[in-house]
Amino acid sequence: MAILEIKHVSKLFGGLAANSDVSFEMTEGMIMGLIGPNGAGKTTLFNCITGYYPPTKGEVIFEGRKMNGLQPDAVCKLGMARTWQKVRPLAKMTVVDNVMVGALCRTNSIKVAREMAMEQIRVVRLEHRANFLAGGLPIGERKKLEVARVLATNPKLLLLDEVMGGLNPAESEEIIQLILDIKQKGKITQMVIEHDMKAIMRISDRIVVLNSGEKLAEGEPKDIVSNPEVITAYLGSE
Ligand SMILES: Nc1ncnc2c1ncn2[C@@H]1O[C@H](COP(=O)(O)OP(=O)(O)OP(=O)(O)O)[C@@H](O)[C@H]1O
Repeated sequence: MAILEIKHVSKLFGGLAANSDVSFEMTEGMIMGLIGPNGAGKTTLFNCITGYYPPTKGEVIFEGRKMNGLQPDAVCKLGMARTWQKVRPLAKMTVVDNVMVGALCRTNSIKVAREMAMEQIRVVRLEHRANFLAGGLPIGERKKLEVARVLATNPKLLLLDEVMGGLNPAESEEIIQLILDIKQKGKITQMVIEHDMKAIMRISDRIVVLNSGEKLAEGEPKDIVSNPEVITAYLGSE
């Protein structure tokens, strides 16, 4: 069974179609890459999937259940969690307290939330920063904190919005390994927006390409890189 079905999703902002009749499915455990030029509609689609915007048309179906109209907190409780392109941790709180905010979606116990948070802080390898103020972290560690925070919500589907943006090659490699480790554990399905083509080719089982709000192509990475329409719309414009 598909864990996520996107059925003819459109999102209009006035006269602008940020998403236009987008459809695809994701199976459990896979990594779906979502690519496209700037302004193609990738983040808007994340927003429609996770309840930040209601789609103007179409349906988002998660584990067989229609999600349209549910608020982000309800969507999160059902098992979807997303990161934000612009990372904004709670700057005056420590790293562990930031991650606990995610864990508190699953438990009312501060003690349990702290344990859950520390577990995810270890997964992203930020133990040495656990008691630092989040506002003082460099960008690479902020991105890891963002991932720990969403992992602490215990998601079934993780949506990562440019988690490698602004990172140096070594930091990007750490995030790639983290995404692949999450996949290997087999419990979490992932959708990843990323501009780094080499990274997206390495991690994705399948890729959806958006262009001007529409789905331009979908397929395995090797087919996407050799698709002439994709090369013209996206790779050619690099
Ligand atoms: N809240 C909004 N109100 C009006 N227009 C919006 C809104 N959010 C996004 N848009 C527009 O919708 C289009 C798609 O934007 P979106 O951020 O989804 O693209 P993207 O593919 O994520 O781009 P990028 O790679 O630059 O992050 C753009 O033209 C953008 O200006």
